[in-house]
Amino acid sequence: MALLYTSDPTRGRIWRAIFAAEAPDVAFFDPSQNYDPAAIRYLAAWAPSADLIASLPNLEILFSIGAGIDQFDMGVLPPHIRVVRMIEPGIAAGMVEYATMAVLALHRNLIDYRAAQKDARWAPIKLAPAGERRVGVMGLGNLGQAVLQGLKPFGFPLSGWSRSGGVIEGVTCHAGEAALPAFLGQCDILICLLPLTSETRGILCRDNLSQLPKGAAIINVGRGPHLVEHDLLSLLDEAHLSGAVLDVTDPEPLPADHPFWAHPRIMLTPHVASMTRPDGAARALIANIRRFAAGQPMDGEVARDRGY
Ligand SMILES: O=C(O)C(=O)CO
Repeated sequence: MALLYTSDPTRGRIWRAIFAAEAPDVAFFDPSQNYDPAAIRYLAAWAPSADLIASLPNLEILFSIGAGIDQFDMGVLPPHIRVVRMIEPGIAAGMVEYATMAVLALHRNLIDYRAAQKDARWAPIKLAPAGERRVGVMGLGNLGQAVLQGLKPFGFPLSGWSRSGGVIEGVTCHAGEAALPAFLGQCDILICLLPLTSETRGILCRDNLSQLPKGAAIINVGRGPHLVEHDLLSLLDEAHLSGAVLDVTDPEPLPADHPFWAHPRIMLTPHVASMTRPDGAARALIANIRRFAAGQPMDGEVARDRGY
């Protein structure tokens, strides 16, 4: 039983040490070593090439080293290979930190104060209580739920939306396309944490964003292609939206001449909201290998036809 790990070598050393200590029965290889391709049953990778996949005749599971799996080319992955996204506590902790920071920055008018500081302008804005700032999360998976839990102590009225909905204590949950307008109509701050699929690509478009209340702001921590850039720019320029915090763009890195860089109402970060932590990831992967061996469902297994 062998695993091939093809990501960052420095982090790979931590993975290797954890596998040696906690799963010595799983041989751990990286591409710098000689390995028998026929022995590899598990591949842990970010975006494996078609050639690599084709070289592993007995591959059973492709584990993403990140939360997303949209970077995989499903077309080159034989249908019997199972796909698992990474669910580990470090990714969720990072996302909670970032989303909380972004919500608070928008709630406390940081975009305006940044501009005022540039002009040496002392311009206080009346404080809105958190109880009057409605925050909604699109995507109620592991990360969406963690972000909602993290926001609870501030007292924002919270809501969530996803294809299939959910029940989260203290959160008004909406399910499916028909419920989207009602959900959007009551989000002063909208956070996108959806997986990127053919159904969610472009979901942050004029039709949907214009249903947010006037003056609302958005946070995109999903994927760049969720957002229709031109629609965001025009809704900001028309003052229907008051701001955007974007951690993801399309493409990445964002070209230096892209209008997002200089837009006064956009705050940009370079896809750093959260990052897989190697110790948590190695342990999450070992736990999934054990579940798989015991015939149990794996945590984060993707329904390949659904794309998440
Ligand atoms: O984990 C992911 O999918 C990422 O976006 C990495 O930052």
